[in-house]
Amino acid sequence: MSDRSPEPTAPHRAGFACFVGRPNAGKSTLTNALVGTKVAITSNRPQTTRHTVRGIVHRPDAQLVLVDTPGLHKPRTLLGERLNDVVRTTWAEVDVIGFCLPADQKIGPGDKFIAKELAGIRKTPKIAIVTKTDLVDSKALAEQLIAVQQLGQELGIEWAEIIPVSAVGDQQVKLVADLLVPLLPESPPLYPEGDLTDEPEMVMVAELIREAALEGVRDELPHSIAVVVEEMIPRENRPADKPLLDIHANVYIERPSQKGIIIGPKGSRLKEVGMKSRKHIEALLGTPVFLDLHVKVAKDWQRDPKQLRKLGF
Ligand SMILES: Nc1nc2c(ncn2[C@@H]2O[C@H](COP(=O)(O)OP(=O)(O)OP(=O)(O)O)[C@@H](O)[C@H]2O)c(=O)[nH]1
Repeated sequence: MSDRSPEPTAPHRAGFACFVGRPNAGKSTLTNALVGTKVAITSNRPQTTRHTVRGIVHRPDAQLVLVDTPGLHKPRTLLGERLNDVVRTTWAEVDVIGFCLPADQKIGPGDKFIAKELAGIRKTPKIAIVTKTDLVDSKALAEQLIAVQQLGQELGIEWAEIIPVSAVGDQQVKLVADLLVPLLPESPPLYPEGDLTDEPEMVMVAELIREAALEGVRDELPHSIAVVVEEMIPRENRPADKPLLDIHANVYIERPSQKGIIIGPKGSRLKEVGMKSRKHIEALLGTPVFLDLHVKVAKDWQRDPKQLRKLGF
C-alpha cells in the first residue's frame, strides 16, 4: 500500500513579507526585481516610498505578498511620526521581515536604530539581506556578512538566514524568494493569480507622477511634493478600440516660491513631467491616457494634520 501512495506534495504557502532598512537600502528595487514589474517607486534619494505598496510573487507552491514600507527614521515632522507608526504596525502583522543592509556601506547608527526596534519584535522571523552586492568585491562582502551576523548577536536577533543579493545585477533574487517562502504559513493563495499589487490604481498613478515631478529638482524640493489623483474617468463617446482615460491630478507643493521650479519656464518642466509620467501610467494601466496636471500650494503640508489627511497620509 504505502509504496503506491502518491508522493506527498509540499503544502501551498501564502503570506506577507516586508523589507525594512534604512532609506536607500534597496528595498523597493528588490521588491520590483522579485515581482518583475514596476510597482514600488525607486529613486536614488531617501524616503520616496510613502505608501505601503504591495507586490505579489505568484509561484506554483506559494504566494508571497511583499509589503514595501517607508524607511523607519528619527521623526522630525508629523509626517515622520506617522510614517514610523505605519512601519511598526506593518512589522507586527507580517509573517517574515527582510532586513536590508547595503553591502557598500558600513553598518551605521541608522541600521542599528532599526535593528534595535526589530529585536523587540520577537515573534516574526527575520532574514538579513545584504543588498547591492554588485558594488563590492568578495572580501568586502564577506566582511559585511560577518558584521551582520555580529549585529544580530549583539542585539539578540536570531537571523533565520543571512543572504547576499544584487537586485540590479539579478544575483540571488530568486533565492530570496526561496528563503522567504518556507517561513510563510500554509495557506491557499490570498490574491487572484495575475494580481501584482492591491494598491489602488489611483495611488500608484499618483506615485508615478510624483516620481516624474521629483526628477531633476530633488535638491531644491527633496520632500516637498505630494500628488493626489482627483479622478480617473474613461472619455465618453470613444470607439471601443480607441479608449482614452482622463486623469486629473494635483501636484502639491509647500510654498508659492516652489511653483516656478515645478512648472519651469513657460510651463516647459510641467509639460515634461506630464509626458514622462503619462508613458509610465499608460504602461501600468494598459490604456491611452490624457493627463491633466495642476500645481497647487498646500502650505507646510508636512506639518499640518488636516493637510496630511487630505493628501492621504
Ligand atoms: N548597484 C546597485 N544599486 C542598487 C541595487 N538595489 C538598489 N540600488 C540603488 O539604490 C538606490 C536606492 O534604492 P531603492 O530601492 O529606492 O531603496 P529603498 O530602500 O527602497 O529606499 P527608500 O524608498 O528611500 O526607503 C537606487 O538608486 C537604486 O537603483 C543593487 O542591487 N545594485
